[in-house]
Amino acid sequence: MRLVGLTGGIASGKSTVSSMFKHNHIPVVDADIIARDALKKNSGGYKKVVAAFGPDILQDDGQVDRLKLGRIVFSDASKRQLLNRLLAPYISSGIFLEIFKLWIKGHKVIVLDIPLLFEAKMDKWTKPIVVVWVDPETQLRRLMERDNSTEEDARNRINAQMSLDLKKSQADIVIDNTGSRQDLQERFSEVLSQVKRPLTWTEFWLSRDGALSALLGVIIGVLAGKKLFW
Ligand SMILES: CC(C)(COP(=O)(O)OP(=O)(O)OC[C@H]1O[C@@H](n2cnc3c(N)ncnc32)[C@H](O)[C@@H]1O)[C@@H](O)C(=O)NCCC(=O)NCCS
Ligand SMILES: Nc1ncnc2c1ncn2[C@@H]1O[C@H](COP(=O)(O)OP(=O)(O)OP(=O)(O)O)[C@@H](O)[C@H]1O
Repeated sequence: MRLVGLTGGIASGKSTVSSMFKHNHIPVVDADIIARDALKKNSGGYKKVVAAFGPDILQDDGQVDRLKLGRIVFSDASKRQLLNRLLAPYISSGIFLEIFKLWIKGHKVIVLDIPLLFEAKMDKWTKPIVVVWVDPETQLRRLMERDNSTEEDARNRINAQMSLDLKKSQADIVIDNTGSRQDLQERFSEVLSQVKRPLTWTEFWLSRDGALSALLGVIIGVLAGKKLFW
């Protein structure tokens, strides 16, 4: 099994690249969706976060007001670390469960779209690591446009993450998404062929089919050994 790490900065284009993988029938585990589930009303993560941040972060319907919580944590590093610490076990177990479900189905290449791949030290589980990079001005502009946010809010969110240039320096594959969508599509086609190259032996043994082949080999070996000795 090949676990491809897909990361980058906020609004650098990870979800756009994720959709391209999905269109090419490569499954994607989306950490943002898992993190959202971890904060749903009455879930384990919800209870811990409400206990730590207080009922002020709730909407009238009892759900977490994500905009409000976002304003708090993206302007205060210690509160952000607290939120990360409370949700991390739910997010990592959610990611593991999704990978397991895809492994059982026999998928050999799985993309993990994890914005905080490096920050959460999950990069050691993924190879290759694809970083979607954009220049800082484009990132700020796209973020403000997409979220309809103020420059201050957008800058706070960008500054809450490890620098995009540092992520770029630790990547196996860089997708520069500063250009047009057409440019991105062209670069993606090159990346897709790299990601889909044949599995290495290690990756094969880690896949469901590889594990089943190994198990079958052991069973045959044991049976053959018994026949030889009896
Ligand atoms: C603070 C929250 C409620 C804000 O919700 P909101 O709907 O406004 O944003 P959303 O969840 O869609 O995240 C948008 C982007 O923000 C960035 N981001 C999210 N959480 C963090 C964080 N803790 N630190 C740095 N960047 C973050 C990511 O690039 C993400 O793609 C939410 O982001 C959250 O619960 N964050 C903590 C969980 C987490 O770490 N998520 C990232 C998954 S690895
Ligand atoms: N090449 C491009 N040209 C123009 N707009 C783009 C391009 N790539 C992405 N966008 C737009 O930029 C915004 C950010 O992209 P996207 O949502 O994919 O980023 P992201 O990295 O997934 O963000 P987040 O970290 O918040 O999840 C979106 O509005 C998207 O439609």
